[in-house]
Amino acid sequence: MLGLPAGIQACLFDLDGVLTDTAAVHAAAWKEMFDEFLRDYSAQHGIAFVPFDARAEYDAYVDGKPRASGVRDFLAARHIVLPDGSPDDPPAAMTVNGLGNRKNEAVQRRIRTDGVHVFEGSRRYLQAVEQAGLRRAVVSSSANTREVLDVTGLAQYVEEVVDGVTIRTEHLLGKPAPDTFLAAAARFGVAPSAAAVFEDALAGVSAGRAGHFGQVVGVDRVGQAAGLKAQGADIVVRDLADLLEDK
Ligand SMILES: O=P(O)(O)OC[C@H]1O[C@@H](O)[C@H](O)[C@@H](O)[C@@H]1O
Repeated sequence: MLGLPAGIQACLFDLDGVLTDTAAVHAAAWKEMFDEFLRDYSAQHGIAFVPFDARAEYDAYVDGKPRASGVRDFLAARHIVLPDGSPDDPPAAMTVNGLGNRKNEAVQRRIRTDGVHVFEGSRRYLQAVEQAGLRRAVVSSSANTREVLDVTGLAQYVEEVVDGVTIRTEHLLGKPAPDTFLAAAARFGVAPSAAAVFEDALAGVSAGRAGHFGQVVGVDRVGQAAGLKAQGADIVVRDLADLLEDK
């Protein structure tokens, strides 16, 4: 009925791009921040300005990872090294954390002015999972997870949240490490083999595979089904409603 193997007791959902259409919001905010930074950096260093590719570079280096890892991994791909700085660096600081905070201002402005779109198939799937009596957690790298769950009304379906704030306070490794998903399963007292992971990001699917979860469902919103499969997704769907029998 839920399109999952027998024995699954808990569902661990990524947020951005799986439940809500916020992966696109994040990608746009990253582009706004990185393009501004790259324009300044290339002028200062006398090199050509090459804009951030909000599809290829976002998917490969940023999507699904904690904020600072996204900054660091993208800069490394462009052979740019900045000091880490500290989490409370101002948005104008030329540090990994400063750039991350600048991006966070952009993402929060977009969430608050444009609102957040919930994928209707995901809302229906969450309701079906609840009715079937399975446990439900959201596992996201985003420190904005609680705000998004609140403004969309999705919070009512979710029993546990492991997010960007949890990563900081509990010193967890972010995706592609499996630790955030493992922490969510542990909160339910459910073995990884009895939990399903739902992910749209390459780093997130890798995390699900590395944690040996019972089922890793890749959610392909942007035409990267082959990449999700290559990272180890057991199945790939275009929408969570595709898993429901009565679509
Ligand atoms: O900057 P935030 O809101 O803490 O989110 C961190 C990351 O969270 C992930 O869920 C998104 O896929 C990324 O795009 C985002 O960068």
